Amino acid sequence: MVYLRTIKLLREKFPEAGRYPFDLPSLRNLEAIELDTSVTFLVGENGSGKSTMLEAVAYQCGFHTAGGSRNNYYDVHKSEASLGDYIRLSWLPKQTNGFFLRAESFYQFASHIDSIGGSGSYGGRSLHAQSHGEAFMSLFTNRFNSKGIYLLDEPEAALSPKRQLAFLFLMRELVAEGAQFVIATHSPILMGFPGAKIFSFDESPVQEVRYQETEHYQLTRRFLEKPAAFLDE
Ligand SMILES: Nc1ncnc2c1ncn2[C@@H]1O[C@H](COP(=O)(O)OP(=O)(O)OP(=O)(O)O)[C@@H](O)[C@H]1O
Repeated sequence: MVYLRTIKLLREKFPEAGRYPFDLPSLRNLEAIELDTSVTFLVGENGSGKSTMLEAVAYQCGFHTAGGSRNNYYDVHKSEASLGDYIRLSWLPKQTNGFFLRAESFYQFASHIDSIGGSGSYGGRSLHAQSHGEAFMSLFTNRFNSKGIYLLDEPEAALSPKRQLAFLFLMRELVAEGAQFVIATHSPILMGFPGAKIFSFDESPVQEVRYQETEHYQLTRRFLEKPAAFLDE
């Protein structure tokens, strides 16, 4: 299901001076990103602006910008969502249920859940008592439900290849039940989700790219076919 349909940049509000985030090449001349599939991936080199965009969307969704949902008010320094006031989201229908996962501040999120005695909603065990990957999977299986918008920043960070595949199965179930995902990723496994749309932040402005055309796919494939030859090249 698609709830969030357009991320429009309010270019007329951009300040004149070329500074972060307005000077990111991926945002130059970008008018909007159109989302018309249940799963959308944001891909591109480190520093290309994926997190900046996802954080701005989370901010406009009203989610805690350090990770969480609308109901998570915890005392971790919120990220400033530098692009947050410079985008507009178009919804049809509007969806307020959902979650923003930030791999980098997941530890603080887990502490917050412990402090409010909320681990019952996460498989009954403190997220801290689970490995990083197990805690991620607990979050996905227990906390994500069908109707919602899920913004995930590098969810593969803690997941083995097998768990990444398990996550794809879970995502397929959730999508069938009406979930929407927008995911920033470097994982050639995750971005292979059938039917997903992929936007490359390596282009200026951001552009849609086919899975097989992504650098992630091509490099991984060439490497896996002949690791030694690849390194000798
Ligand atoms: N608060 C900030 N002030 C100034 N520059 C910033 C700030 N936050 C990020 N940047 C810079 O903006 C660029 C884009 O950062 P961003 O985190 O959006 O990239 P990314 O595509 O998500 O990268 P990665 O794949 O490494 O997570 C980077 O070069 C980063 O150093």
